[in-house]
Amino acid sequence: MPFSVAVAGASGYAGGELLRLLAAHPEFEVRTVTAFSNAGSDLISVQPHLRSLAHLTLVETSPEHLRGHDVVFLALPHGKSGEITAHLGDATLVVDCGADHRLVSEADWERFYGGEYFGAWTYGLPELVREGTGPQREAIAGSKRIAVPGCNVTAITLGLAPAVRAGVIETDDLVAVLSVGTSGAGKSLKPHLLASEISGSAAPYAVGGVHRHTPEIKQNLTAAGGADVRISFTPVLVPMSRGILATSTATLAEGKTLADARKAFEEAYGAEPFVHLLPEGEFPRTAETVGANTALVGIAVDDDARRLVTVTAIDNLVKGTAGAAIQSANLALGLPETLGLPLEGIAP
Ligand SMILES: NC(=O)C1=CN([C@@H]2O[C@H](COP(=O)(O)OP(=O)(O)OC[C@H]3O[C@@H](n4cnc5c(N)ncnc54)[C@H](OP(=O)(O)O)[C@@H]3O)[C@@H](O)[C@H]2O)C=CC1
Ligand SMILES: CC(=O)N[C@@H](CCC(=O)OP(=O)(O)O)C(=O)O
Repeated sequence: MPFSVAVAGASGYAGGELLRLLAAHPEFEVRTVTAFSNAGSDLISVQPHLRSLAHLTLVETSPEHLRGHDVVFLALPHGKSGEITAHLGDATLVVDCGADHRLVSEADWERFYGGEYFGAWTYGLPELVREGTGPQREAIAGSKRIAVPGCNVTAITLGLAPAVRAGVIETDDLVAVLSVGTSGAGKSLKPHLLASEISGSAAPYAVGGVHRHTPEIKQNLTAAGGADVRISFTPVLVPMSRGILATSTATLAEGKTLADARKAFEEAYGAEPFVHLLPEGEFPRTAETVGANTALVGIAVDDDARRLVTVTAIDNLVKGTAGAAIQSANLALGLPETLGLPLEGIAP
């Protein structure tokens, strides 16, 4: 018997990508899809690319509709997941794609999000290397409550954590600049995302340390062993629908070389199914990850600047959200971690 699944926020981008992947997953059967303004509509009228789920109708996002499933995926605006989970039973696996349960510090939540703090859940980045313990997947196995990372956070964390854990870089002057695709901003109408505003233009946002992902990045790199982690992070919206390209740089620790850095990344990712270190001198393009649950990492050393430079590409909707959610659900339920998740992208 497949696990019975509900997806809340099924009319949005993250919800739509969850459904695309779940439709091809052999152990999950989507029984319930919920929405807000689109409740009452046929799913196919809102997500016309999901033909095999055409029999489903979007219902209101309420505890009554979400209760009683084996697995509930939440792809709701920030603040909405916390409200609803209290009404779901402990037996249900709940995987939240929003931010409500990512931060362990209530003070950080207050500063960057505000509103009621709902507490941290098991963090859904299986490949996160942690100081003194195994990767985060060990914490996910058997968990009933999982918080999926922010997509920018995933790209930066995967590009820096192995070097932090191995002591290859200093952690008090990290810099990350990201090119990010428009789907990260969700499906609702926003004037700055109109085609005539964004086509042919690159636009920075949340400049100057104010992006709400900043404390989450620090949280991860501290877990990886970083002391006094400081990071200047600047996202730049670029005209592509999917993808994140994170260029992260850090001062090399005294005496460390590119060979030390490569060894750290090889040790961290050599056995990972979805995170791949590229050969020396090669760097990823976002196009190579579109539709796939992969993260591609290329690294170099800038000898003049004495800085490690890492470039990480992901599809924000797959490894950055829906793929990570399903990968974590697989682990939590004791299924093979890679089940139903594509390694192959779409090209061109
Ligand atoms: N897009 C991305 O790359 C990523 C998104 N996420 C997270 O996933 C979550 C969903 O994001 P995304 O899919 O992009 O957003 P969208 O705006 O595309 O979708 C939002 C979904 O939430 C529903 N919704 C809107 N308002 C409410 C409300 N007041 N109460 C309940 N439901 C509501 C919408 O329903 P309706 O359409 O019917 O109004 C829709 O189904 C967010 O928390 C986001 O941070 C995480 C990582 C990456
Ligand atoms: C282009 C764009 O706006 N991207 C979003 C990505 C948000 C995201 O996906 O993460 P959350 O789940 O934390 O919202 C941003 O940078 O805020």
